[in-house]
This record gives sequence, structure tokens and C-alpha cells, in this order.
Amino acid sequence: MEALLISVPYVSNAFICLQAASVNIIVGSHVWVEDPVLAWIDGKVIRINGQEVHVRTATGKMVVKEIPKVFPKDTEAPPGGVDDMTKLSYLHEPGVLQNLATRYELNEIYTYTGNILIAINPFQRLPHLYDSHMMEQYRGAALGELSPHVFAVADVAYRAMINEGKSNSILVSGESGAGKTETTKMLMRYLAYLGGRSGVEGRTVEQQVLESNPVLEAFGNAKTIRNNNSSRFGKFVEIQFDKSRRISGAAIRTYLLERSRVCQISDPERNYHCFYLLCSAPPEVREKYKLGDPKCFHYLNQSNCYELDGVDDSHEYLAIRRAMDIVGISEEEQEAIFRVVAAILHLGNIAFAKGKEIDSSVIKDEKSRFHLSMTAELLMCDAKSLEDALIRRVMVTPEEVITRTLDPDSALGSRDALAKTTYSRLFDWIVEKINISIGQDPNSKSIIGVLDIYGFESFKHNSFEQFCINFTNEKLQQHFNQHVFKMEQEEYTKEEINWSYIEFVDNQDVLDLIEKVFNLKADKFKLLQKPGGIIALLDEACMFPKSTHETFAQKMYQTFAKNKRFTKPKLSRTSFAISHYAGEVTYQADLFLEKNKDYVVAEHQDLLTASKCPFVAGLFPRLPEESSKSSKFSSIGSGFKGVLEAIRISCAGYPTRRSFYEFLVRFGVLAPEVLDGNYDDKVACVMILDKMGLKGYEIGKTKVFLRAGQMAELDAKRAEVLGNAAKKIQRQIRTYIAHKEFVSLRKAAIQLQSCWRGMLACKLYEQLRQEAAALKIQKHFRRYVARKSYITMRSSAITLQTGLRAMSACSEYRFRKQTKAAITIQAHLRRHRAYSYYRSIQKAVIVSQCGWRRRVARKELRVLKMAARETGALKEAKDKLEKRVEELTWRLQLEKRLRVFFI
Ligand SMILES: Nc1ncnc2c1ncn2[C@@H]1O[C@H](COP(=O)(O)OP(=O)(O)OP(=O)(O)O)[C@@H](O)[C@H]1O
Repeated sequence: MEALLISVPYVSNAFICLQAASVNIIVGSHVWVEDPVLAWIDGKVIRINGQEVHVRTATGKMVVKEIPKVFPKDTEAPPGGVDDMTKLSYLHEPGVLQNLATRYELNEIYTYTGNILIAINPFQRLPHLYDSHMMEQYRGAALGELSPHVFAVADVAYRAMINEGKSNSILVSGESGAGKTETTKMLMRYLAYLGGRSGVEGRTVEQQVLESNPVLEAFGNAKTIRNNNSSRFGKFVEIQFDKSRRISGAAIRTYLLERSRVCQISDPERNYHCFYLLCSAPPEVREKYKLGDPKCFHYLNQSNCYELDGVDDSHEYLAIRRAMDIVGISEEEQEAIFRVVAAILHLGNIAFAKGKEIDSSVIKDEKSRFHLSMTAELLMCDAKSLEDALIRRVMVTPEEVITRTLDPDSALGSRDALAKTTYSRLFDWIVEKINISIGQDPNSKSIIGVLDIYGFESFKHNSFEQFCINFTNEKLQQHFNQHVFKMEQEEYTKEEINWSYIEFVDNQDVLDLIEKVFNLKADKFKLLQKPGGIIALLDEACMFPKSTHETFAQKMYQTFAKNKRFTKPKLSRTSFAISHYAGEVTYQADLFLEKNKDYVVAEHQDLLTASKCPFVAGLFPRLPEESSKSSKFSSIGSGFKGVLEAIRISCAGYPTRRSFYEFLVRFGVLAPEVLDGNYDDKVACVMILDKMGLKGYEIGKTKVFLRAGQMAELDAKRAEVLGNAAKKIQRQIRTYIAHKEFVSLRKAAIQLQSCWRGMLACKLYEQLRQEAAALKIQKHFRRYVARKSYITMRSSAITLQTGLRAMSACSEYRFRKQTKAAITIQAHLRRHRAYSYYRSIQKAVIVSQCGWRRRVARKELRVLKMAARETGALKEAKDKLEKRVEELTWRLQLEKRLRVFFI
């Protein structure tokens, strides 16, 4: 059977170290160095000090590395990467990773390595990659004609089957979550497209296989740390073709189901999906099976994860029921399947306590009893028989039948063993049912098989499962080595080159350590072979009831003490380490014996065979004694594995090859005289290689075959020659450029200066003009301001003067008025004074006159008096005179009074 490989790594996890790079690193070389963040970073060699290389990385950092840790970078690699790794000039880890990463950036998730396809998980839907248009394009296209694609691989397998009439296998390998299952689906879709035929009831075989997937996934997939829907079993899908190369049937073969997951899960993983689906079933279903919250079941509550993001388990339950209908699982069978699933959950809740006798156990409490009776009810077997099957063992000796009880720990082991066996039998039944539903073609002429298998595993704790997986991968690796080696040889033969001394990377010694057997005479266990490898020792240990994992480990330590591939870790009594081709793995042998015993405990077998439920009884058909005690390894066949091992193997031969023309184009510069000499291409190549002093290369009919590292050596020399030539050219060009630059600079300077001066004069003129204008403006402005202030002042002065004049006229007028009034007053006063004076004078005159007259009168009076006396006449005269005197006295009185009044 021919085989093709699809390998699906995560970008960051590829592991290859193929080419000793050290020899050809020189100052100025572009190289890759390890980086703690980016894994690898490119840089340029700045200095080499003995074994130390100083590199300036692309991020500008200086790092110092030892020469063997520095890898040359192909500066001429195409920017979009190469679609086939064998086209890379340097086959080393950074080169390969860089190529994959470059392509991944461009959404090119597929890359070839010869006829192996590497697929990178895109973690996003890329529908354009898989539509019918794409399928049409790849139909009949030769490998390498179109961009790398999973369809191309399937196409090659199909064409080879048609042309050579041979069956083919496509192997899909990789880490968990890498995309194996998705890739397998794509392969099947394409194969069904090529060999399409309407299947049963109008459904194609491909449809039927894909429709069976949900059922298979519900019982065989679980959430793991890496993948929410991780397949916990290996799968080989066999697509059968009739003689006209149309699909005539298909079969799904599963193997290595992870049985331990049924009883043991770690946070944040989950058990198989079906348990959670059933716990989310409609209430009447849950009531029927007495199920409830998954947190109540020991097999589910060891992890805190019960739900999946974006998945509704109750919907999924209904969907699975529908899928089971489609697959042809009847209503009764579905009922029985879920009854068994529920029984396993109840079984896990049965706890044991110490019994009264030594090393005996009993059902722990009422709760456990309830679960025991529920388990028995669901499995339709007798509760007492179930209890006995869990805690008692019957040993038949020639003399008697001995019944012994198990201690609580062993009873728990017994319970878990029953759960695991029942579950794996159920899974096998479902697979078988699916196969019947899809339909097999017993007369098929050829098949194309798709093997979906876990890659090599190495965890902190590695148990029997990892041992099986890694052993399988070792077997696959050997097959792969031989396969690729054969292809290499074919190429070498075609090119007629000598390949007899090619070292073949062989892992036979690891396989010997694991599976070797020596043919010896029969012993008392009727074995025809005496154990030689670990598996044989394990089988042997399983045969002896008294063996423990410690005795098994001790036996291994003794047997393989001198084996280079086997080591005993210090401070451990049960661990052992194997140097696999992909690295060393330390295994813990603690559960190897239990896990290797693939046979059903007789008591469990008897119990379930006697079940009243035909479905349950059918899961445990009575088997002949021999076959019921087979060990695991009887079923492990040879397979295939590999990620980038093709490159590794290629490196053992002539990993780099170039056609004569390509070689001359690339390396002609190393010997220009050869190019000028008009030699034949082949001769020219030999001359160049000899001139370079290379040994061990081969010249084929059309190509030059180089040993690992020789390409880098030639490249380094080419880089040196090109570097020297470049330096010379650079020198000349720099002189020319410098002179040209100087002349143009000078011209530019003069031009700049004249322009600058002109600009300065213009600026000065403009400044002067502006100054004159400013002066003029200032003058006019000042005049205007002065005039304006003069006019203001003048009008103010006039106003002031008018005011002052008015004021002085007013005061003059007032003065005059006052003067006139004063004069009037003075006149009146003077008149009054004059009049008063006059009056006083007048009065005085009158007074003096009166006085005088009085004196005259008196003198007359006295004369009269003297006459009156002398005569009566004189008397009258006297009276008259007296009257006169009285009158004058009154007048004087009046005058005095008037005078007082006027004063
Ligand atoms: N070609 C692809 N296109 C789109 N998505 C993909 C592709 N390959 C893988 N995936 C995504 O990666 C997830 C994991 O892929 P898958 O289940 O195929 O991995 P696996 O290798 O089979 O893992 P396991 O070994 O754990 O079963 C898928 O659910 C899907 O989302």
C-alpha cells in the first residue's frame, strides 16, 4: 500500500534541526538566532570572536551566540515563501518556520515537503479553499502544478489508485487541535467528489460518513485543554472502490479510545460529550434514568468544567438523537445506549468502605446502594450480582473454587474497570453500527484509507496511553523513513548517482527496545516466544497474578540496563525513560499493568452477559478463554507518522539539488573563467565544485546533488565574491556620486547665494520704501494730530475768553450797578447828612435865634415887665410875651424830638 502524508503542525511547534550551519558564517552574513519571544529572529553578523558570533538583530539588539546556534538566512528567498520546503536553500528550523509563517500570513495554510503536505490550522473558516470550484481545479492536476492543497494529495492518491490499481493511504498526523479531523473531512469530501456515486436512499457514501461524525464525536470526543472537540480515539476511514473506481462502500475503524477518561478527568477538561448531553436531556428522560445535575456524578465532577462555550447540550442531545436516526440506530437501540451511559454515571457514584474481614469491602452507604440499584436496574442485571462482581473474585483451582473479597481500593479499581470496559464496548458497538449503516463492499477492488492519528506525545506525566501513541508513532516513523528513503533512492537511481553510502536515519533500536521478541522453546505458559522488549515484559507481568508495577519496573531496569535508548530516572522506582526519535520521554509505569489488561474481568463479563437487556448482553458476547485475555498490542499494526521528518531524511542523502543551469546561474560567479570557457554545463558545474574544493557531492544526469551544508558553503563563498565585487563597485560609484554631488552642490550653492542676495536687496529696498512711507505717514499724521489739537485748543480758548469776557462784563456791569447804587446810597446818605446838618444848623439857628429872641424878648419882657409894672398895658404885653415864650418852648421841644427822630 502506498502512503501519502499530511502533517498538521501548529506554526510554532515544528521541530527540526537539520543543517550544521556554523562553517559558513562570516562577518556580514545574514543569519537566524534564537529569540526568547519570537523563537527565531534574523540579524547580521557584526563580529566573530573564535566560537562567539556577535549579531545585530532586526530589532537593533546585539546578541552573542555560539557558532552552532547561528543559522544562515537565505536572503534571496522569495518574499512570499516557497510552496515546497525542498526548494529552500537552507533546511533548518528557522528557515522552515519562517517559510511556513510567511505563507500563513498570506493565508496559504498548505505547504509541500516533497510529496508531503504540511497544513497549518487557520483557526478560521476559509470556504473559498474548499468550494466546488477548487475541487474542479484540482481534479487531475499533477502534484505541484497548483498551489499546495489537501485536494491535490487526495487527487494523487486517487490517480495512483486508478493508474496502478493499488490501494493508497493518506496519513494525517499532528498534535491535538492541529486540525487532523478537519483535514480528514476535506479529504473525504474530495474523494467522494472524484469517485462520487449515489449511495443508499440517495445519500452519498461521503454524506453518510460525515453524517455519522456527530454520533461518533458525541461518544468519542471530549473537551481537552487544546481542543473543545478533541477526538480521543484514532481513526482509519477506509473508502472502498469497485472495479470501475467508483466508491462502493466505506468503513470507519477506530482504535486506542482513551478509556481512562471515562473514570478520570482533570480540570478544565471534560468527560465524553454524551454524558453531559444526557444530563441535559428533557426532564422526562432524566427522570427515567434518575439523572440530574452533572455535578452530582463522580465521573463528571472531578473537573469544574461542565459546559462548552457556545454549545447548548440540551439542543445537542436532540441533534444527536436525530443523527442516530439518520445513521440507522433504532429507537430501542438509542434508548439502550443512553441507558448504558446513565448506568456508567450511577456506577461511578458507588463508593466502598472497609468490610469486617481483612481486605474486604462493602457498599459504603445508602446513597451508594441507591446508585448500585440504579446501575443494576439500568443494565438490567441483578443488584446482588453486580455488588458481587464489584467486590468479589472467584478463583478456580483444580482442588476447589475460592472466593476472595477485594479491599476498598481494589473495589474502586474494579468499579472503574467495569465502567471503562462497558463504555469502550458501547463505543465499538456504535462504530460497528455506523459501518453497517454506511455499507461495506466485500468485493471492493481497492481502497483509499485516511488515517487520522495523534502525533508524538510527551507530557509531564506520561502513562500507558502515551507509551502506545509513541510506540505507534515510532512504527509509523520507521515506515516513513523507509518510504521517503525509497523515493530518494529512486531519484538517485534516475539520476544515476552513487548513493550507496547514504546514512539512513534508523529508529530500529527503539522499536527493538519496545517490541522485540526472541523465538525460544515453549514454556509453561504455552508461549512460543520469550519476551525481549518492554511490551513482551509487560505481557509477561500481566500473566503473573503477583506482578506489580514495581516488579515490572525492576524487571525492565535489569533487562535494559545497558540499552542506550532506555534510562532509569534517579529517585524513582517505577519510572523509565525512552529516547524516542523525537526526544526523550519519561513514563510512569504505575498503571501499565492494569491498562494493558485489555480483557474483561470474568465476573464483569458473566454479570453483563446475563443481563436481561439484549443490547447490554450483546455488548459482552461470551468469548473463548484465549481471546478474552489478549493484550493490547495484538491489535496495533504498523502505521505512519511524521511532521517534517522527510527533511531530516533528505539531509542524510543529498538534501539540496539544482539543475546544471540553475547551479551555473547561481554559482557561475565563483569561477568566471569557467563561464567564459564555453564548456558543457555538466563539466562547468564539476569545474566550479572542484575549484571550491567540495568533496562528496554527486553529479547526476541533469542535476548537481549536494550534501547537507554544501549549499551554505557555496553560498558563503558566493557571498564573499559578490561582497568583494560589490565593495569595488560601491567604491567607484561612491566616488562618482560624491563628485557629482559636489558639483551639483556648488552650483546649487552659487545659485542659492545669488538668489539669496537678490532676495536680501529686495528686502532692503522694500524696507527703505516702507520707512519713507512711514515717515510721510507719520508727518501727515502728526500734522493732522497737531492741527486737530490746535483747533480744539483754539475753540476752547475762544470759549474760555468768551466766558471770561462775559464774566468780566458781568462783573463790570455788576460793579457799575453797585457803584451807581452806592452813589445813590451815598447821595441819599449825604443828602440825609446834609439835610440833618442843615436841620441841625437850622435848629441851632432857630435855637440861637430863639435864644437870641428869648434874650431879646426877655430883655423886652424885662423892659415891658418893667413898663407893665409900669402899666397894665405893659401887663398884656407881658401875657402876650409869656404866650410867645410858651409857644417857643413847645417848638423847641418838637425840634428836639424831630432831631432825635432823624438821627
Ligand atoms: N482547515 C481548517 N479550516 C478551518 N478551521 C480549521 C481547520 N483545521 C482546523 N480547524 C479548526 O481547529 C479546530 C481543531 O481541529 P481538529 O478537531 O480537526 O483538530 P485535531 O487535530 O483533530 O484535534 P484532536 O487530536 O484533539 O482531535 C477545529 O474545530 C476547527 O475550528
